[in-house]
Amino acid sequence: MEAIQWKANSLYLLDQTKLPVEEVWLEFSDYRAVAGAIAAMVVRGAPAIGVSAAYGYCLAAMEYRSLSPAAFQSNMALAKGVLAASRPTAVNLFWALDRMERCLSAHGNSPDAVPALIAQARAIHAEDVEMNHAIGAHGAAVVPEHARVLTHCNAGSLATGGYGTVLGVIRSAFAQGKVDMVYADETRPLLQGARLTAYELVRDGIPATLIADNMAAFLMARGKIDMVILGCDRMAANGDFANKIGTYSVAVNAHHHGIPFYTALPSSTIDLSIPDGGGIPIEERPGSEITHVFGVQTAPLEVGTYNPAFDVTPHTLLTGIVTEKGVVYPPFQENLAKLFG
Ligand SMILES: CSC[C@H]1O[C@H](OP(=O)(O)O)[C@H](O)[C@@H]1O
Repeated sequence: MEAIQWKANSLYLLDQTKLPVEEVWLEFSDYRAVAGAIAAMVVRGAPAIGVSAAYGYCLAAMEYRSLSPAAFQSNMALAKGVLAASRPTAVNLFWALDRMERCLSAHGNSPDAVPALIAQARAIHAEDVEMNHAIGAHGAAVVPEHARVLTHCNAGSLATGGYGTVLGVIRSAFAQGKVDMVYADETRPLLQGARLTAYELVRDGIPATLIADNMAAFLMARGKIDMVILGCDRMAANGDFANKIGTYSVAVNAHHHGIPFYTALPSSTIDLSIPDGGGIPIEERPGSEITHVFGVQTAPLEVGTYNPAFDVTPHTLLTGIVTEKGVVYPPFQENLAKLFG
């Protein structure tokens, strides 16, 4: 399964707001529309956002290639800003755009750099898939036999360039016969778990049970969960990390019940420039996502709302960090610096 395709110099995105009911592919030839698609979560998930923005940067270069070198360069800087403003938390967005900008600079900031930029974006896409398979292999090693795994939100093929981080681990462990059940939190308010993770697991024939977010602790209390593994949108230098809202609650409950708690992420999600989780920008989204469920009103419009898209989990609640270079254990700051510094 894939959510992103580059074909005939256009970007195609699977519209994830329509899943699981409809599989609708949208074509993009304007980088502004790509930024809008990221903001509207047509495409979402930290690595997928980075890959999409890289292709959006190519669309900008194609739009501006007939300008003078000076005008081309200034408009490309503006385009990078438009793409970077789409969502604030996933560091992959900025990591990918910086790589694209360095590629352009390495080619003299010239309008002739379009083919090189497309090659760079394709490389970012392919590298992400390779990293996910490596994450899957390293992560499968920490999955116990007959594992009953809890996950939150979606960190699968739909959140990445393909194969997935968390679902990459689950796919690899399932292929080794080690997964008996995956419990997927529906993940309010936008239901990425119900709509996307359940969709991916069912398509792959991996046993899945969908639960409401408020049921996870009771499953843990009844001894039904052997490990938790979930995604990451930005990890600070000390291992504190931002992930979908609700992650912190899952972490606290897992800690209380002595259940191993992992996050899985590629190195493009690690931000060593931020010392701890306090420095991670947390996106706040419209209150209508709380007062409505996909257009159906479920609360009075006059009520106040609070809708952070992510929360921050302290590294002290982590058992390990599954990366493409291996599983990182405490002391996280020291070991992350050794592997990624
Ligand atoms: C592999 S990153 C997946 C990560 O991104 C999700 O957030 P969103 O759906 O808002 O982009 C969620 O935090 C997942 O864990």
